[in-house]
Amino acid sequence: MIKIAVFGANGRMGKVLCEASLSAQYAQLSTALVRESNVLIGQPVGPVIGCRDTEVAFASEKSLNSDVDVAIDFTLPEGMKAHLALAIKQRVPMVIGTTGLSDEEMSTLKDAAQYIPIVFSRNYSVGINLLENLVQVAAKTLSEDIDIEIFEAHHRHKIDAPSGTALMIGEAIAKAKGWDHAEVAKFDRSQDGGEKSQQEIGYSVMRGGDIVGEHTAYFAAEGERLELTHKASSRMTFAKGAVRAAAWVKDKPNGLYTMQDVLDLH
Ligand SMILES: NC(=O)C1=CN([C@@H]2O[C@H](COP(=O)(O)OP(=O)(O)OC[C@H]3O[C@@H](n4cnc5c(N)ncnc54)[C@H](OP(=O)(O)O)[C@@H]3O)[C@@H](O)[C@H]2O)C=CC1
Ligand SMILES: O=C(O)C1=N[C@H](C(=O)O)C[C@H](O)C1
Repeated sequence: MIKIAVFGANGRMGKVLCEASLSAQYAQLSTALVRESNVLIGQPVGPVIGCRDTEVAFASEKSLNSDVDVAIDFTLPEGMKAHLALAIKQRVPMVIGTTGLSDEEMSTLKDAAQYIPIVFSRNYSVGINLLENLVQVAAKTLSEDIDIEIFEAHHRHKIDAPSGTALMIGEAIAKAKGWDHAEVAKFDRSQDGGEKSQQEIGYSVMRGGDIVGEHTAYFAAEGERLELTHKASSRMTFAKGAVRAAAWVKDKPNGLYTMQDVLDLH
């Protein structure tokens, strides 16, 4: 039985991660962590997450200790950095799904992996991780006369854009093409004149309502167009993937791993 701590347990993903930890046969929710100032501290988790009976109550994130096997973080970049420091202090492995990380925050995460094993993925669904491989096949196969664009749609509360997943797909395509993603990523065309370059990955973003997460990679040529789409309709998809990653990373050596490693998709 793997003992899981969930950081940001009152968030949209945090609640579903608690539920997924409680319902997995091989896992248990050991502690549901929130910020030190949160009024939920001491309250039972069950009514808040709408889940079956559990003894677990919300606790301060500062109370993380080495009794837990793995800590899961789907919060915001600032929170993730603080949670990494707490996990390193207690030598607790981590599964991280927080997106919108800056280069500096990404290097903090990489440094942390010298001290604890960490799985980091911008999407924990099986479908997206398969899509990451499929777009690379498409990018290599459809090499002539192709325009590549990525579209993503999410709920109105999402803060970062484009989504971490859209960037993950774009980076995979750039790698398959032998391009530097930073050079070919096109986030804004409003100031451009002239035709688009074919050595370019264009991003477009929609925000609205309760969309859980949709991503399409377009490979458009003269006369045909390939569209590879993934639609997530439940946050439980991501949460189940994260709990699976937690079980996988528990006894791994220190280092940075991805969901591709967990799923053995390389
Ligand atoms: N990799 C994946 O598969 C997926 C990743 N995500 C990512 O997960 C993250 C969370 O998304 P979502 O649950 O919708 O967001 P929410 O806004 O619902 O939740 C954010 C949580 O993070 C906590 N938090 C924010 N800042 C801090 C901080 N500085 N210190 C401690 N805790 C903090 C919040 O606590 P408080 O309420 O106190 O502010 C809250 O519990 C996003 O980055 C999103 O992109 C989402 C889905 C799937
Ligand atoms: O914020 C979200 O909701 C999601 N974020 C992740 C991302 O930025 O790609 C994953 C998923 O699409 C949902």
